[in-house]
Amino acid sequence: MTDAVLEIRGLNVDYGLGEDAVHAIRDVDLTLHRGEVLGLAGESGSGKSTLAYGLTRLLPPPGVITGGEVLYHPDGGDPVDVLRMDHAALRRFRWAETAIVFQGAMNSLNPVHRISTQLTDVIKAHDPRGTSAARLARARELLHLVGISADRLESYPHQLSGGMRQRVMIGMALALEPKVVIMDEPTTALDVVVQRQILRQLVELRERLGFSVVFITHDLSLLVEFSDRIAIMYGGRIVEEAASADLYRDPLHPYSHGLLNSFPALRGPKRELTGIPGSPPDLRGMPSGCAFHPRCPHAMERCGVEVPVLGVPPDKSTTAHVAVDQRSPADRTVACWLHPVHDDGF
Ligand SMILES: Nc1ncnc2c1ncn2[C@@H]1O[C@H](COP(=O)(O)OP(=O)(O)OP(=O)(O)O)[C@@H](O)[C@H]1O
Repeated sequence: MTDAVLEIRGLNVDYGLGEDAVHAIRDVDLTLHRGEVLGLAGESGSGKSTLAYGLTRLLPPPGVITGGEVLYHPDGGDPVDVLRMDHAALRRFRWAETAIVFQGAMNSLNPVHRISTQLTDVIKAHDPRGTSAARLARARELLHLVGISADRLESYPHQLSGGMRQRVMIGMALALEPKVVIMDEPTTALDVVVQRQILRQLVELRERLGFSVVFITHDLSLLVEFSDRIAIMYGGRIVEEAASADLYRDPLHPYSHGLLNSFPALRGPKRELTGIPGSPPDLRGMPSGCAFHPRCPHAMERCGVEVPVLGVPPDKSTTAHVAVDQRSPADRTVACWLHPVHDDGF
């Protein structure tokens, strides 16, 4: 697709080496389109954070990328594979092109420095030529962007609420006008009302500033509300991907269905909360076939034998082309034997 900003192709990530390795990410294909909010959901341990760390090459050891590519499409430039960038290019990519807000980020502000210092340090690290007055003006502007009044610039982190600290982190992430913002459970530690305020503001900023967002959470109801598209992960694989409204209205994978029924929705028709029986798979002893089959109410014999291919079911395609790099954001994909797909060779 020409409007892709990030294309993950065949990504595989292991923890550990050799026989002891566990496969945390398996053959993940995922496209982030320009200007969209892509939500990534799945229970704890499904591989969401590993995917985020992997695609930015920030995997802590013993994490190893064992295959695949992550193509970044700069504005007007040729795509570059993040996994093959040299150190200098990677450093620039990480802040200037992509910014990341990780779990518990609000606790990573330095307690002994004022907010102004922490914001201007980020700006200075990437543009040492600017004046300190210009940097301070930019810091003020960033706080304003995330809804904090400029008189908080001289505060220390402990003088701000959790929600404000998280907003500061988001402001810091936006400091260099990145094209892609990755957020891993950025608001989980906050109460529901503050979470929603922050996310609403982020979506509004995305429209104004034109960046794309990968938003990771286990709370699917949040994603339904704030994302354009949603990818569902299970046991290190993407098992379904669809526009939020389609996924909410008509989840195809029984796991997506179970996840949707595990969280109360704020809007729309009420669903009965049933949850999903059983627990997520242990990566050291993954079930054969579809990893979800032991918990699946619709499991058939085939499900315990063959891994279903992720693809566009024939009745859900908007185009004749369903190959991975020709899909439209409106296409939906699923990996489930209830919805067999034509193997398109990708
Ligand atoms: N350092 C590590 N060594 C071995 N296995 C790991 C390591 N870090 C993560 N894993 C395993 O990789 C799998 C994916 O973990 P990951 O943190 O990416 O999942 P997640 O979906 O982000 O979960 P959460 O929502 O709890 O953060 C898990 O099964 C986890 O046990």
